[in-house]
Amino acid sequence: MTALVVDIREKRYPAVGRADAAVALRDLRFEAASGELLCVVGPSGCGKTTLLNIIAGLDRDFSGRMTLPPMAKGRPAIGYVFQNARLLPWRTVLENIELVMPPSEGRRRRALDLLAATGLGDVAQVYPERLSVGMGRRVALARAFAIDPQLLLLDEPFVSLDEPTAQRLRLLLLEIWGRQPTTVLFVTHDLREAILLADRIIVLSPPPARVVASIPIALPRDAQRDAAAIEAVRRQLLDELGDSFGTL
Ligand SMILES: Nc1ncnc2c1ncn2[C@@H]1O[C@H](COP(=O)(O)OP(=O)(O)OP(=O)(O)O)[C@@H](O)[C@H]1O
Repeated sequence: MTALVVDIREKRYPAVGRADAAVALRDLRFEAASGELLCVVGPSGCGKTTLLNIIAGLDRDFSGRMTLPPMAKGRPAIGYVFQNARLLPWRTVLENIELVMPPSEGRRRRALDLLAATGLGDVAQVYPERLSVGMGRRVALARAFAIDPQLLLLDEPFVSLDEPTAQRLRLLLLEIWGRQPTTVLFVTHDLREAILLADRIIVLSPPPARVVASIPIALPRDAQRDAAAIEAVRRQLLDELGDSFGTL
């Protein structure tokens, strides 16, 4: 079943001050199937965040069409994990999670279960200022799954973390998603990260961004997605995509 249809004819940023008007996206079209983990990769500045903001409805100033999952009762259409965890500093970790959940008898239990699943059971009563950056991002992941969205958008959620922490969080994402499947759009400029996570990768061109490739990842999602297998797929993809994507 199709969960998302993106059909953007054009997204243009107007001229501001000395900056000229710029077309960020043009003729950018793709679909995501229900339950699919789709990674969106592209060079820095190509328009990935612009795309997510349009899908999230934060930016409506574009021409084209967007079809989102219909609202299911008690289940929001979209969750969004930003690069910055964006936790409320005056609320504890547990309160930050509970805040996004509709009131119910089981709310606290479910929030605590999610914190336990993300290895944060011990800091439930702690305020965000006491968390490391990696812990903050784990809370943001737990919070995103707490609302059980039909479509989860993640904008480079593990960027600028040290590699072991980023890898732990990628595996954590896969683990929670395995337990609580939802359609995921994961934006990254790291092709290795995309190959580890994705059912399918879509590759964006330099601006104005459009989809230049849609590549299913056939590796089984278990120990076989190890560094050597990922590197082999990455080299093959870069050969197919050509020199302009050498930095991915
Ligand atoms: N508010 C804005 N006003 C004008 N231009 C903008 C604005 N936001 C983004 N842009 C431009 O649109 C293009 C796409 O930006 P965007 O942030 O979506 O790219 P990105 O792929 O997410 O970048 P990065 O990989 O660096 O995070 C860039 O050229 C950027 O300069």
